[in-house]
Amino acid sequence: MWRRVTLLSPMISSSSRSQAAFGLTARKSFATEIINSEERVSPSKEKAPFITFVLGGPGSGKGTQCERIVETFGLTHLSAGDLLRREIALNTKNGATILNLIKDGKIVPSEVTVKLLQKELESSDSSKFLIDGFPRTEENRVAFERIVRADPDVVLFFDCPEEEMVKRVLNRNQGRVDDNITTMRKRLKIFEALNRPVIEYYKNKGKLYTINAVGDVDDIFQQVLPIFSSFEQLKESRNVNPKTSLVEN
Ligand SMILES: Nc1ncnc2c1ncn2[C@@H]1O[C@H](COP(=O)(O)OP(=O)(O)OP(=O)(O)O)[C@@H](O)[C@H]1O
Ligand SMILES: Nc1ccn([C@@H]2O[C@H](COP(=O)(O)O)[C@@H](O)[C@H]2O)c(=O)n1
Repeated sequence: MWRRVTLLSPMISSSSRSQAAFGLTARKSFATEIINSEERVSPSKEKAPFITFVLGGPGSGKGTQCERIVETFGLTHLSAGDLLRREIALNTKNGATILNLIKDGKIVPSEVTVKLLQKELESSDSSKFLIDGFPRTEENRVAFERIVRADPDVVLFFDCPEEEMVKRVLNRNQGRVDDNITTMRKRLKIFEALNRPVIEYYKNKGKLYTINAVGDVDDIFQQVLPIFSSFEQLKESRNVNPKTSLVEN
């Protein structure tokens, strides 16, 4: 998995901040980066990872669209909610606290969620990630920047009216402890109060892509397709039918 590589360039790359977070040697200054010095670098982590954050209210269809994005562009899907539910299922030391917070529609302390994401990012061979349901708050966002030391390339926001989100969540039928009207109302309030500022932050950074999340799943995905198609890093893994030149799925 790991191999030794020779660094040929003395330049500090723009991706060095992210690389440091991904287990690579931190580069302290220009002077310390010497031509022909050797570092341990994972072949899949020579470049900064391509990161997409997927935002939207509860039931807006984030997970559903993430499945389509994964099928088409081969990104690795990390759902913050799923990672937290896995802690509950595994009965880890944080499991009981996480369960109580999720039942109440509250946000789990950022340090816990970010560390779970960091573990997945570091142990993955992938260099392209879809981080679903994160960051939920400004505190989440800042903690990710501090701990993982990476920024998203793309932020998707699935924009859906509340009544549609309520209808979808109440029909979801997956046995989730938070898919009930009482918790749903709390989740919607928290979304408006805490997630909106994050959406606004990425809008101001020019990274936000807002998707109208009402309608047919396929039609919604048609809005997503051109966003990812424009990124060079994703082109080689795109599932394109060679006969028709159309994206499959
Ligand atoms: N465009 C759509 N039209 C109707 N139903 C949809 C649509 N997209 C997803 N759904 C359904 O709505 C429910 C919620 O979708 P999904 O789980 O993808 O949302 P989510 O944003 O990931 O939710 P959460 O944040 O609560 O995990 C699911 O039952 C899903 O099948
Ligand atoms: N960044 C996050 C993400 C989720 N949570 C908690 O999990 C619940 C379910 O999340 P989904 O993304 O699967 O809807 C959510 O309501 C929060 O309680 C979190 O704390 N932080």
